[in-house]
Amino acid sequence: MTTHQAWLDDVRPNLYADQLAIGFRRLRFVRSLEREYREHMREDTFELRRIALCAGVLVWLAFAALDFLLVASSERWWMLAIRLLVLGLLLVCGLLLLVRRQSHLHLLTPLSLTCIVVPGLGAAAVVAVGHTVDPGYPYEGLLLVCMAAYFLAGLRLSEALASSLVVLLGYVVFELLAGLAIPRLINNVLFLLFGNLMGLVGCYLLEYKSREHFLVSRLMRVLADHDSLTGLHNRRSFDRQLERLWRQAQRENLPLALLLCDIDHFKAYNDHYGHQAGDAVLRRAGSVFGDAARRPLDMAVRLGGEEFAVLLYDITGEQALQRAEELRAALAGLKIEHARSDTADVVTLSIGVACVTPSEDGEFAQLYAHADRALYEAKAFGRNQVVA
Ligand SMILES: Nc1nc2c(ncn2[C@@H]2O[C@H](COP(=O)(O)OP(=O)(O)OP(=O)(O)O)[C@@H](O)[C@H]2O)c(=O)[nH]1
Repeated sequence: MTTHQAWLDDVRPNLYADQLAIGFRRLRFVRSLEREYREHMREDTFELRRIALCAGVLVWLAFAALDFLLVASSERWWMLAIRLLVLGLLLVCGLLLLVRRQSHLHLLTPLSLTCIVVPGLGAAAVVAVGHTVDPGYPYEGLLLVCMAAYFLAGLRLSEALASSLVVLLGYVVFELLAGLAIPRLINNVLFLLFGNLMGLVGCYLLEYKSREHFLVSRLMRVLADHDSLTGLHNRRSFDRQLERLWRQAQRENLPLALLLCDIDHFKAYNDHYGHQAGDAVLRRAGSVFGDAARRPLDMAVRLGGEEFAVLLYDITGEQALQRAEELRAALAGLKIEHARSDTADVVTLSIGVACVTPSEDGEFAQLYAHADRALYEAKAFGRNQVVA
């Protein structure tokens, strides 16, 4: 880790920060992150691939027209036939790409590879046929295909390299079959190899930066949405999730529960044991809350200070009360001594519970207000209890 990355220690352990710290020179992340990155890139490069394909078809047509100017003999009909075959395949791939469907997303990489390899081999065959008539027929168009593989097709470096090598190999085979003079073939292959080398370096740097950007932006999102002391979601993240879940509950006609929790006599705890000991209590409480929100749509939040919340989706009022009671018992069960509490000799929790199935015209603020009133009552009735 370089010195300018030392800040990463402050946010570890974290999947993104860990990967940034250990590096990714071979352009590969740990398995779960790698999957996430590839999914992200599929989405991110979708538009680029479509535009590149349209541009590629136009360039292909332009070169087909050029063949008629460059080659006067009957071989040009062979060249046209190859170009039409490739064009047909490109159009089929284009149709699949233009109709953007979720089901097509997994086809994106195979389609992109096809859109490189097929025109690449097609161009190699056209060039070889052209060389049977005129050894000076331009072969540099093959380089364009390889550049498209490195920079336009949304491929990763390994995929771009593999497809370019297939094209290069196909070119050598076609030229040998067509009988191009060996010194000329060596010259052409060397030119294409050096061109590929440049593409390789550029593509490596691009993918490296893209991966770095992915990790940093995901890390920033995690930091912006989480509380640094407990690792739980923060209020901003909670507000967003509450609104989203409220709408989902409205659509699906399912109940949503909010448990508003407040540690009792926390000021007295801080005053007696010190702020750092208070922080340690908040961290331990945080892991208890985290354990209470295990299902994908549930969420545990530190709202601020010693206030926490647990949002539970698709749960009955009775179940929500039971979960709140378990939560209260779990915190008390930590048996954190609290000599200055008027309620118990350990740190305790008051919880206000609200559970509603949102009506069509209901507002999510109702859920919060209800839970807040219940929490107020839990405090007023003597703390260390659950009120619904
Ligand atoms: N250690 C620590 N204390 C914090 C943090 N954030 C807020 N606090 C303290 O939490 C205390 C909250 O005090 P109050 O709002 O009076 O609540 P309380 O003492 O728990 O009283 P009740 O809620 O009525 O039982 C304050 O002393 C804050 O300074 C934090 O991040 N770390």
